[in-house]
Amino acid sequence: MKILPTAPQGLQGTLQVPGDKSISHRALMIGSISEGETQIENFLTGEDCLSTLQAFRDLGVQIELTGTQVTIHGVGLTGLKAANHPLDMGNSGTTTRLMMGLLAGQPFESHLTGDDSLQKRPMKRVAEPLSQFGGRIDLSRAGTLPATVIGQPLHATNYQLKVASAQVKSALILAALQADGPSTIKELLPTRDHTEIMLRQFGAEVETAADGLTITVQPQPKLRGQSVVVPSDISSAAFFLVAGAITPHSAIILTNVNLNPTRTGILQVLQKMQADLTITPKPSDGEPLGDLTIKTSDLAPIEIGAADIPAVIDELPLVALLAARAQGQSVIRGAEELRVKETDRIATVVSELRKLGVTVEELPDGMIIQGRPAWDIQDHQLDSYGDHRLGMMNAIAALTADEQLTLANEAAIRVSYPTFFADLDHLLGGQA
Ligand SMILES: O=C(O)C1=C[C@@H](OP(=O)(O)O)[C@@H](O)[C@H](O)C1
Ligand SMILES: C=C(OP(=O)(O)O)C(=O)O
Repeated sequence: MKILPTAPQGLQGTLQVPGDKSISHRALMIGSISEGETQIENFLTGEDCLSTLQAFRDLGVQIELTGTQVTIHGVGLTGLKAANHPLDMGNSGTTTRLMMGLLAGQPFESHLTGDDSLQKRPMKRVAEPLSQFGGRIDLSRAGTLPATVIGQPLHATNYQLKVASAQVKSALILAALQADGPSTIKELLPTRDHTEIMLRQFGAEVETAADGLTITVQPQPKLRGQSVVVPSDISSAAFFLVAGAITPHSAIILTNVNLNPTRTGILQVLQKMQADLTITPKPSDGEPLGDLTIKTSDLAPIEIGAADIPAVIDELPLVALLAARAQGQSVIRGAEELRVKETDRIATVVSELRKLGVTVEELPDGMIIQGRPAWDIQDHQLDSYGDHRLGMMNAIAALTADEQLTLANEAAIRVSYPTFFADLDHLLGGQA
């Protein structure tokens, strides 16, 4: 259990948060199936990315990790070797689903397992479309891990996604790379496109049509190892953007943050809520990036719906926290995907906000939140429930408490942000 710090004098300073989780996973995967060496700088050493790293070592890829620098000795699209034990996906949905797509076309069998939370998450959403490519994935009766991926020759397919999910899309792209002709994958709504961007950098032909939804993948590319600099993770920066906005006397600069438009929903939310936010784009020849300045803000309420969700999916707990400190009623709808994350993030966010005295109504696909100027603590023990993003949301909420709050199951934060409390301390500048 962790005693959470408060910030009576606000948060100040400049911070570069760690590398992006989604991009770190993809750099490991695409580097491993490329020929020659790939160098990754500013790699995220969160537990999720370490699960991906270990899985590729288990599949016979030599990978060195020193600090946040990774060297991969790529084995090419046909060089992976069967592991002699089940691959442990840990807590990581991204690792599991993307690897299912990649392993579906490999000439061997793989067994995938994960922690208790991951074993509850839906995997049919990947297994079903992969079967259209000729893939074979056996899941538990509930459609979850443990899974057996029985590698098969894959066929070119045109597939319309049934869920707005970058993980499912990316799994199908990785399968399509191994198919016997060009495939087309059509999304419901645009989702993060890091897989497409990185595959192009490594030499694959992956085209996104003008509609922003239709992706054509040419098979059997010769991927060439590259040098990748991972930008800072906007999903991690978001905790301090929200902290800066809701904590009195704050002014924070977050540098080199990834500003890929499929990820910047939290910036639009902050702008719509009239937060004091300045976005300064920086030149970049890869993923867009920039610096973000946030200051203590008077927040207006917000309403967001289904079309807004993909670009802010992992920040929705923070949107709820912003709403809890805005002047008036906010509504989040169309966010039923939250129910199948590390926890049911609608239920867990509602539970934690109620401990702070917030009036919040739970909806099947979101919540209605009544903003308030200060917390009215009902329960001093907050809980991550084993969900990294819930743990960090609670730590940010506690900054403005005038009583001491604690956090149970704080270790979950290491999944995506191992240095979170050290970075928070830096911005607290020695306050208790
Ligand atoms: O592709 C990715 O890296 C991710 C996609 C999202 O999941 P879904 O594809 O399930 O929406 C997101 O919630 C997750 O944290 C990372
Ligand atoms: C949902 C998340 O990750 P994953 O699906 O990879 O477990 C997340 O990081 O919030």
